[in-house]
Amino acid sequence: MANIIIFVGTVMGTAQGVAEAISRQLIQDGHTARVEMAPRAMDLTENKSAYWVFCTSNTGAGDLPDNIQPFYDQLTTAFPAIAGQHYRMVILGDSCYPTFAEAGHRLDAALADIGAIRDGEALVIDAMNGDDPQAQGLAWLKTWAEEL
Ligand SMILES: Cc1cc2nc3c(=O)[nH]c(=O)nc-3n(C[C@H](O)[C@H](O)[C@H](O)COP(=O)(O)O)c2cc1C
Repeated sequence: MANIIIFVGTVMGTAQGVAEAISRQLIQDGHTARVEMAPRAMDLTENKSAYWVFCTSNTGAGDLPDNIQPFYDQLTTAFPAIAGQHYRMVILGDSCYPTFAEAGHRLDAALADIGAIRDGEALVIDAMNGDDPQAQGLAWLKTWAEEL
């Protein structure tokens, strides 16, 4: 059984809802899981044995939410030693914005720049398509949960 930490970036709580739905399902499946609403680079270096999931929305014009921006700043200035660590990525956005999902992709790129390895494609949840974000997150989880 695995230990999963889901790092959240959110303004209005949608990404938090997706993260909590995924966390609940993982716990139901027998794993240990928790949602981190105030991510810090230290959470990564201190939890290298955990499996990491990032779940962030976009705000402004392709910006990260305020609660995860300091984490991004730490990644890109302090370069925590996380090379070779695996993670998965969920990005919530809205394709009516020209900056669709850009901040999430920027966070993904920052992790890759310091050597972390994304497993699979990022799940991009588009508010425009109207499907329930939590249901989309849970369907995505099903595609890889058995690998844990
Ligand atoms: C003020 C505002 C700005 C936004 N800017 C973007 C953006 O630049 N790119 C994007 O893909 N989505 C953008 N969105 C859409 C949100 O990312 C999307 O609705 C998401 O589901 C919100 O998740 P949250 O409740 O976790 O913050 C914006 C939404 C708001 C309200």
